[in-house]
Amino acid sequence: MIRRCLQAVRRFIPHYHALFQDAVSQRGLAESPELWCSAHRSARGLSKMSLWPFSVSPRDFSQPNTSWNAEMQEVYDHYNALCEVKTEEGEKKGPWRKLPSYNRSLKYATGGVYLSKIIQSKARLFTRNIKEHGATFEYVVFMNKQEKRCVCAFQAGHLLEGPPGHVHGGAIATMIDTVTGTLAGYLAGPIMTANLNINYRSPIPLGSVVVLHSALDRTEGKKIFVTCRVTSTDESKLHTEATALFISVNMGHLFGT
Ligand SMILES: CCCCCCCCCCCC(=O)SCCNC(=O)CCNC(=O)[C@H](O)C(C)(C)COP(=O)(O)OP(=O)(O)OC[C@H]1O[C@@H](n2cnc3c(N)ncnc32)[C@H](O)[C@@H]1OP(=O)(O)O
Repeated sequence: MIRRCLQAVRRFIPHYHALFQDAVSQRGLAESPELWCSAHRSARGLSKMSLWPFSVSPRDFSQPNTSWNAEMQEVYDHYNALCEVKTEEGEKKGPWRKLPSYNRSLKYATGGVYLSKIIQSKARLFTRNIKEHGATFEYVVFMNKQEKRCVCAFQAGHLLEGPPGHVHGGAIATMIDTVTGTLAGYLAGPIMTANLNINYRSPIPLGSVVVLHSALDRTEGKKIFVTCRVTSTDESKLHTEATALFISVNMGHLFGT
């Protein structure tokens, strides 16, 4: 029955696969941080989505799943509790906000004239492109806009091996770029990484949980300077330190126009 419906949809709605992806991305964008709001407005063709008859919930990759170990869950529970604060009047918003995380940022960001339609439709966010829970980057970001900082609980999966039994330096750099970039984008709108400076202090065991603490250092015109420390969950061990420079860009830069 369901298959027949899908076949009918395929027949009557051309490019249904692309539309399906659009529906997923559209919902994701609507719930994404302010970072992408201006992009949302600028993106071409989003009005097409009102034609889509079904509601589709995108997967929020930053929700707890069965691959998370107790330590990962503990950090999540700690910051999640700070998102809702209980007062005498009842519950109110706390200083922290958990950011949802989807596997596509902007459906219509073509990245220039060179990308084929196939690449555009298949493109996925690097850190969220594996369906198997726990295999690569399991992470969740909590943002504190008031204090201009965020924390990220990161559980490094078995496919991220570099030195035997430890996390690849490139995977650590990816997480640092992601977390510092998320903070810069949240505070300043569309940005691109101009410089990442990383000091690896102690290796991160594969499968372990670490916390990335990122904070705004300063802004100078369109330059946004951000710091990042990667530590054990109790902060007793320093694994990595980094500084990052982001540049505010207009949407044309991201869209390759
Ligand atoms: C929902 C899903 C969410 C998902 C959320 C996930 C978030 C992930 C975020 C990941 C972000 C990325 O990885 S982005 C991908 C990696 N990055 C890139 O590919 C960027 C490639 N580079 C560029 O496109 C460009 O060079 C830019 C945009 C960075 C800068 O170009 P521009 O805009 O023309 O800037 P420009 O005028 O040259 O310079 C402006 C000022 O910055 C300084 N400046 C520029 N570059 C540098 C530099 N490398 N190091 C030092 N300083 C620099 C200049 O000296 C100048 O200073 P002064 O004279 O004003 O003092």
